[in-house]
Amino acid sequence: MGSANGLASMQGKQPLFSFGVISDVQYADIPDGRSFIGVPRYYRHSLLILQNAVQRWNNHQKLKFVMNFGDIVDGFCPKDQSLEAVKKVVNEFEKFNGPAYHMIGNHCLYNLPRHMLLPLLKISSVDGRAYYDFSPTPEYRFVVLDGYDISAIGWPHNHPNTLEALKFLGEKNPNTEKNSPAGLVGLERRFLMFNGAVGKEQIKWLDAVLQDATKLNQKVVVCCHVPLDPGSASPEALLWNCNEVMDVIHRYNCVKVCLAGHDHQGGHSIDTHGIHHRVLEAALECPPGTDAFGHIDAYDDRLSLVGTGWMQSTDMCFTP
Ligand SMILES: Nc1ccn([C@@H]2O[C@H](COP(=O)(O)OP(=O)(O)OC[C@H](O)CO)[C@@H](O)[C@H]2O)c(=O)n1
Repeated sequence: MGSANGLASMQGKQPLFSFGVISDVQYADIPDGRSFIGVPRYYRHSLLILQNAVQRWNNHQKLKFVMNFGDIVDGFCPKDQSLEAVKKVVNEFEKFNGPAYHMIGNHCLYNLPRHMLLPLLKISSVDGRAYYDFSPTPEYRFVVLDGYDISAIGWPHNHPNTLEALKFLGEKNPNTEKNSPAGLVGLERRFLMFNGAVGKEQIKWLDAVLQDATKLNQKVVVCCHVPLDPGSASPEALLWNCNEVMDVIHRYNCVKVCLAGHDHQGGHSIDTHGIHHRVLEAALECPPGTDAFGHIDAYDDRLSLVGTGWMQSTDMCFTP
């Protein structure tokens, strides 16, 4: 269980700003079930967790924004209920007294195509791409990556990104069922249909944002539904081209923390360049009466995650 007593709060220093976090709500108005590997999933209860989170975030009174790490509605949601279910979850986020930033996950895309999903999540996009950045204070920049840019889900069947993803999966995963990692070894096990990649244009954009952030002396927090570091998540949960994305990130010193969802049990690692990777515990798999959400206090030299329930508190210290 998480503790509210992070190192930073014990030292009594005021954060530069704070923000709320939650991941993998995967709401559906269906009875409880299990994941493919048998972990219990509480599809209705997860909405109650979000409601608790919003209440706690509002009571805190000093949160500048909240971040949803994707998968707001589960793939088992009956498809004639997808739109209403997405609206219902978005409506809960809108009860927060401030902006909510969303990112897309595989389960979002099982429910709605991008052209319907992105306006509901208020992700402005001219061509269906879902990556963006924002700067909550002059010292910090948040980069939200679209981990399903190259993906076999969410784009129209004949879209170049779908075709590129299918070709890639065909080359990397010999199984007929492309969600199955059978026979794949080690990090190859990430080549599954429920993952995706950051495309070439997005890589160029990321490079330009990091260059600009470096010029402005900003600390960068990279957010993506799909984890980027093998130390923080199981191989089956990683972004297809996590190594390519990390190569770009490692060219700069500005990225301090990468945050993700998708791998429901959560995780934390510090990579070879001292960057923290924190994968957030899923709301969906919290048994009734328990929670998983939190808020992060941002300081000059650390992010301090104050977790509630199954979300572990984590101090992520770095060189300013
Ligand atoms: N070995 C597997 C695992 C999953 N599937 C099928 O793939 C779809 C998505 O799986 P799901 O567990 O629901 O995906 P999440 O995004 O909730 O979780 C991601 C993982 O935790 C990352 O490790 C679903 O249709 C499964 O049945 C599969 O066929 N084979």
